[in-house]
Amino acid sequence: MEATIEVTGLRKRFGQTMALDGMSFTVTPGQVTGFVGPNGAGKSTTMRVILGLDAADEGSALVNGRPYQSLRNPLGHIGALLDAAALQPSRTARNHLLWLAHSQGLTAKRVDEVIGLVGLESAARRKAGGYSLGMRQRLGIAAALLGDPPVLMLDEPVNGLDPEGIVWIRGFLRSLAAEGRAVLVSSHLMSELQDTAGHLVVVGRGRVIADTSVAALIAAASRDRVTLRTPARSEAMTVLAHAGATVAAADRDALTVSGLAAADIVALLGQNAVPFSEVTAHRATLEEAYMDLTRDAVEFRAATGQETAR
Ligand SMILES: Nc1ncnc2c1ncn2[C@@H]1O[C@H](COP(=O)(O)OP(=O)(O)OP(=O)(O)O)[C@@H](O)[C@H]1O
Repeated sequence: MEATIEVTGLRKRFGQTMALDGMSFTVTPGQVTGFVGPNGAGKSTTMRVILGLDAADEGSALVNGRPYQSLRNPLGHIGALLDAAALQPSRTARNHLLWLAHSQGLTAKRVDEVIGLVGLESAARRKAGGYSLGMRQRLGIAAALLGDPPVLMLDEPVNGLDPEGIVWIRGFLRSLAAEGRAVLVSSHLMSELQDTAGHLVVVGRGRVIADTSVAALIAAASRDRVTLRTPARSEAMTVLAHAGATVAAADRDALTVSGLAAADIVALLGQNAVPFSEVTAHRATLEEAYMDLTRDAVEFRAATGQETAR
């Protein structure tokens, strides 16, 4: 069976809060899957349930077809980075990794390999307590890679990194996926996953809102809107509406047209001698597509600071 994470119908309540409300998705090998949603959407809780750190009220979470607790050699199945701050500050990075490795029957040679993979050679014998956030993230990723697992899961690994760290982590995650691993990466910002994830599981209020490729999400959000710039707005409106398009004024010399492809608009305007200076098919950004999807799912509204009704 191919290495994956399979989450089915997870429900989890914390007091009044329904943290997970039927969460279901599968992470497939060979690509980075972005796990994206607003704060409080249930991403960390899902990851904790996958690792057996929280128990779900209902549903199942499987790693390579089995519950995490029943894996005999868990580090060899899945590597996870949930909280880069969770380390012993007085221990050197290398000793931290040695301690983890020995607990799982892994060698010091493997420790030095993963230190090299994440580029921490020169700092490995320094105390982890003095590490920057970026270095802690690298150390957390090194720990996740110790058992050379086919599945990796990282909770907000980009959070707080400087631009150089962000570029490094994006490239590194892509290279891990290119080796055939299943990589699940969470973020509350779509922009952090742009250029990294090929597939997206978009979540809000404890459930999946969209499970789609990046390309399909952008295509759906772009729909068929075309911007037309013309000095003859009313003639253009008449011609295009007559051809069945929906036309709305955008600004003084611009119209937004839907229902006709850009090429058809150009042809119609030409046939009817309507002058124009620009016809642009609209391509939504990933951020716009994400905002569209999650508009109703944000836990707190910036404008009012009130929690939205659940
Ligand atoms: N231990 C807990 N006790 C009480 N409520 C919790 C607990 N853990 C999570 N929650 C609540 O469950 C909901 C989901 O939280 P979770 O941390 O999984 O979301 P998230 O998508 O990871 O958000 P963020 O991006 O802020 O980390 C939130 O409303 C959160 O306040």
